[in-house]
Amino acid sequence: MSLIQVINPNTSLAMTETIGQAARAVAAPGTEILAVSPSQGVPSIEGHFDEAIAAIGVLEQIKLGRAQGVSGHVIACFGDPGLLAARELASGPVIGIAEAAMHTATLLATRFSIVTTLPRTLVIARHLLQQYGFTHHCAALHAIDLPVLALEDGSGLAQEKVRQRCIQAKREDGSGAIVLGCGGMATLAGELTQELGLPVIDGVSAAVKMVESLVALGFGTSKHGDLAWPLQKPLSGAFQHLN
Ligand SMILES: O=C(O)C[C@H]1NC(=O)NC1=O
Repeated sequence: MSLIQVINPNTSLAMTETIGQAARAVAAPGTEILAVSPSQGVPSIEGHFDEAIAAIGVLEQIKLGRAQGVSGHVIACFGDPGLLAARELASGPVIGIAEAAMHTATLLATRFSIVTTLPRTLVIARHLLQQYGFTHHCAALHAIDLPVLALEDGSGLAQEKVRQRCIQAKREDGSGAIVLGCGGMATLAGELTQELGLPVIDGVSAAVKMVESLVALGFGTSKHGDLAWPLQKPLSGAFQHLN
């Protein structure tokens, strides 16, 4: 049995449940999913400030996951907050849902579109496209212009806006695939793939399968070079628990 920790970096437990549901839906029979979120932090991640706060919570959870013997980790926020810092702290693989979804899209189509929440977070997705080398694979980025937690308000409005934007992206972008740009959209991908007749990719499920594959291949995060364990130094104050 292997244990994969799926971290919702925001503190909204309803979204952690949504993310855990998507992860469990694709987990292999021998995989147990541990869906977690930080004990403190930000209820939704909608900009650079939120990402900085969330990254500390990610590191806290990585450390806890290691102590629980998890075989790998998923960072289930489309900004992949704290990804490289988390890799320094982890021995198993650490996969962000944005990188997982983007990699998956490039294996299925020559160009993909992204549908996310607020317009102000589009720049974060653009930075990740550049960082991961996918700028030329992404045909367009769309925002439904609703806050992240609208996905958890039970009205269905955000889900319908995601659906409409995906239909528009298929019609206008010339993309062969669509990436859902929020952990809270994770459970929408299957139905949208069926309805639209093209791959609509959720990064949570993609990341879970990538972690499973890397673990099955016997790989963990490289500890040679810049992702080696953090240099030992006395962390103080609010960061003592990360020592
Ligand atoms: O950037 C976004 O819009 C989505 C991102 N924010 C969040 O709280 N979880 C996420 O996946």
